[in-house]
Amino acid sequence: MNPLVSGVAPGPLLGVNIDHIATLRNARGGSFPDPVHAAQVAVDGGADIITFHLREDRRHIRDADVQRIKADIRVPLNFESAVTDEMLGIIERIRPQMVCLVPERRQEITTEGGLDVAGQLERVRNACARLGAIGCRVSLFIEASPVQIEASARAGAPCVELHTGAYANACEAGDDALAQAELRRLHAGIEVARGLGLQTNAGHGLTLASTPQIAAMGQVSELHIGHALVGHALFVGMAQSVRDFKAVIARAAAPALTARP
Ligand SMILES: CC(=O)[C@@H](O)[C@H](O)COP(=O)(O)O
Ligand SMILES: NCC(=O)COP(=O)(O)O
Repeated sequence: MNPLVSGVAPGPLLGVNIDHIATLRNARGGSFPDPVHAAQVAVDGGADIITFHLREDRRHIRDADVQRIKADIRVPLNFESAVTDEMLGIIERIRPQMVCLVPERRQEITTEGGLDVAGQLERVRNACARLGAIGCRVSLFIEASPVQIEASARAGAPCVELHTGAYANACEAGDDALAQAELRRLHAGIEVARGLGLQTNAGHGLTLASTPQIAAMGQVSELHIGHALVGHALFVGMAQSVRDFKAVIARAAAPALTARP
């Protein structure tokens, strides 16, 4: 049974981001591979949540995908979007269980930094109120910065998703010292969030190799992983890729779980 239903999770839940199935589908302008079918296979493989980022430029996930995901997928949906009236209007029509508000810049290759909540507090607060009013659990995709975490609490968000991109990139580059420094920064952010009563999730750039140290932190509730999981799926299949990520998460989280009072 899905731990979101049973309430019993062996460590962080896994949100599978299906954006890059749509990247491959859009490469030829056709309908294959179908991101919604991939989402179902991911759920069959054990995905706890399906995450997708409807970008303003629709470079991967498209509006029709969102409609079909909502109709066909039976696990909680985590709708990632920019803080714009267009996107909030779409979310109000789709009514996903979860929304993650992220920064967007057309020129970016991928999400670069975290959302600047402190610099636009009223705008984010209004978005949180609008989404909370329709029952969405709102998370804010931010850097592990005390200023941004405290602003997220002031904005009324119950949850933050800490951007793990700098840590993941350091792992990719084999820079252990930087990776450890980023882990310390993330851990400090988790402590600040916990002190403010915020749920902490994490994501961006995580791979099979870099996921364990995030999963082992003990206070991370959800990991949202896409690019590397989809890449791994090209070689082992989507269901097995999900099982592989779930296995490394459970293995890494076990000591923290047994250490809990
Ligand atoms: C917010 C986040 O980290 C993911 O949604 C990431 O943006 C994946 O999508 P892109 O590869 O389009 O950035
Ligand atoms: N919010 C992170 C996410 O959804 C997946 O990011 P990535 O693993 O595709 O970099």
